[in-house]
Parts: sequence; structure tokens; C-alpha cells
Amino acid sequence: MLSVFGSPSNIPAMKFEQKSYVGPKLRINPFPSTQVACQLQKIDPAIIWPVHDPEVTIVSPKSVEHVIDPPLLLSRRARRNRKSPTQRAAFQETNISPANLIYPLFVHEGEVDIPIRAMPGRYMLGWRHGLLEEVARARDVGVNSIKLYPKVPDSLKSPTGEEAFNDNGLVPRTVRLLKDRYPDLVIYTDVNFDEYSSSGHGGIVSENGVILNDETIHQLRKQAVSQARAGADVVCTSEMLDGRVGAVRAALDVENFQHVSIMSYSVKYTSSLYGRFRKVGMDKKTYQINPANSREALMEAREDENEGADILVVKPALPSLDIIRLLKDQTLLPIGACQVSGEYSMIKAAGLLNMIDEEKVMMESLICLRRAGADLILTYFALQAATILCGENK
Ligand SMILES: NCc1[nH]cc(CCC(=O)O)c1CC(=O)O
Repeated sequence: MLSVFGSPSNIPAMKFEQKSYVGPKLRINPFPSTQVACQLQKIDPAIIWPVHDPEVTIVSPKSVEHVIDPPLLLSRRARRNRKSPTQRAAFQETNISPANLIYPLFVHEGEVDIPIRAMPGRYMLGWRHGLLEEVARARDVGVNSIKLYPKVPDSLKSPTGEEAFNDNGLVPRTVRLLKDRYPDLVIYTDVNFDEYSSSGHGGIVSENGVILNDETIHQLRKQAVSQARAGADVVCTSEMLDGRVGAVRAALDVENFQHVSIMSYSVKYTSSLYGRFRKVGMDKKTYQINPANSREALMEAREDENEGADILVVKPALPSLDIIRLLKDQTLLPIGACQVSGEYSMIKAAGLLNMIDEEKVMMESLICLRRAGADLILTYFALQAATILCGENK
């Protein structure tokens, strides 16, 4: 005779004959009286006392049936709704389609595609050929929204970033090229100074090292208008300076671009997950948000909404599930989640090392972002994910 694992001291340990049943560590409460008590008190009787002593062998009464006889009187068995693929599909609360995805593309002036070392499988696409091919591939699987990130040569950078509103600069030319080929493609462009400033900062830096907020806003207005003029559908204010959304909205309206939307990176954390895009030693803490803060995030989002933003974005994505949900509950605007380079690279690298199943983890990350409340997801996985989604629907 052996006693079943440590039962609470106020209930005498049951005595059973040792029989064949050894483990798994039971999640079934074998005490009928306890079950009834649990029923009355609406406690889940399936929860059994933990086995603290790993040396304790779980032995059963004469057979396993004895353990589950009589059947537990459960008022709710959540597993009933999970018993078949059809039912599981019917009760799936969140779905994702290629239409939810925005594909960020890096483009440069050269002709060849250059691999990005820190992002396996990602390229700085060559102007024209590589870019057009990648967009065609994305459209084939239903991804018809792209975001353009230019790689501007250092020679074109300056302290005041004039290249940002050169109508013949890389971004406006790329927008025209793509719109010419694919008029229905939805193009998101980045209204940000950092790709064009010699400092690498998202704002003009004064001689004593201060970011000049209002002076930079003036430049951002011109940048947004230049992008709209080229045919951008959505301009994305992404550097977190104060007052940028209202200023850009006014500038667009004055120039008759009322139809051009503003997607604002309202909550852009100073995350190390995109540290690669920062020069060594650079810190953007005076304009991007401390990852420890959520009230501040909400305040930024409200401000952007009041200034006329059409879509609010949270960046980075997976560490910010709570913030995505917070915004979703606090605004009626669509919410975007920006899955950044570091998030991409972590999944890719672990997948390449066979430590995780890359595809499954990737798809899980995307569906969780949708569950948190993201309408749109900007992700370097867009093409890969949409390809999988298309395969599932065949
Ligand atoms: N404006 C620079 C830029 N261009 C593309 C990214 C993408 C960031 C990423 O995916 O890691 C960034 C970083 C940033 O906005 O801070």
C-alpha cells in the first residue's frame, strides 16, 4: 500500500494498491467529496494538489478508471469546443490576412540587391529591377501595401537635410516608378529626417547639441508634401517630435493633398531592437519614449489623434502588446504594429540555428499582434507570411 501524492493535511491520504498506473502527474482530483465541495463553491475540481516531492511515485487505485470514476461533475469543459479542427476554426477569435500586412522595403540608388548582414534574407533592393520584382512577388500573394525606406548616400546628407524634400530624390522617384507600374499599390513613405541628416538624428541639431523641434517640423512639412506630390498614399510621421502631425496635416491640406493619409508612429520607444539604425553611441531619448512608460504612450497617441492622424502605430511590436491593446481600447482609429529589424532577426537567427521553428514562431507573433489589437502589421515577414496564408487557403 502506498499513499497517493501529498494530499492536503486536512484530508487523509488515500490508500491505494500499487498498480500499473504510474504518472502522468494527475490533474484529476480523485476525491468525490472534494469534487462536490468544489462544485458547490464553483472551484475547478480538476485542479489537484501539486506533487512537491519528485520522488513520490503516483500510484493509482486498482485501475485508472477508479481515478475518474465517477466522472467529474464539471459545469464547464472548455475542451469540448476544441475537439475538432472544424470547431477550433469556427471559434478562432482572431484572423490574419495578407491585407493586414505592410511590407517594408529598403531601396538604394544602385542596381544590385545588397544583403543586409543583420537581417538574414533581407536586401537593400536595387532601384528598378530588384524593387519591382519584390513588389510583384508581394502582390502575387496579396500584399499590396509597402513602406519605403531609402538608403541615402552620405554625400547627399546635410545638417538640415534638404535632400528629404528633393522632388527628384530617391523616395519620390521610387514612388513614381512604382505608381506608374502598379497604380493600385498603396505606398507608405517615411516622414523622418534621420535618413537625410548628417547627424543621423531625427531632428536638426543645434551647435550645442540640442534637437531643434520646431525648425525640424518645418522641414518635415516639406518632406511630406514632396512625397504626396510624387504619389504616396500614406505619409508616416515617425520621429516623435512634438506637433509634427498637425503641421504635416495642414501642409498637405494647403497643397490639396486632403486625400493623403497620415500614419503616425505615435508610440515609438527608444528600443534596442532597432539599435542597428542608430549610429554608435547615439541616443534618441529626448524624443522617443522610454520603454518603461505606458501613460506617456497614451498621451502621445491622443495628441496625434487630436492633430489629425489617421492611423496610430506602435513600435516595436511584440514587446508592446499591452500598448497596442491600450490604444485599441482608447481610440477608434486603426492601430498599426511595427515589427522591427531586431524582432525579425531574433526569429530568423533562432530558426536558422534550428532552435525554434521559424515559420510557426513568425506566424504566432503575427496572430498575437492581431489579438492585441493591431489592424495593420508592418513586418519584414510580410511576403513569407502571406505566402503561407495563401497556401493555407488553397
Ligand atoms: N528612420 C530610420 C529607420 N529606417 C528604418 C528603420 C526601421 C527600424 C527597424 O525595422 O529596425 C529605421 C529606424 C527608426 O526609425 O528608428
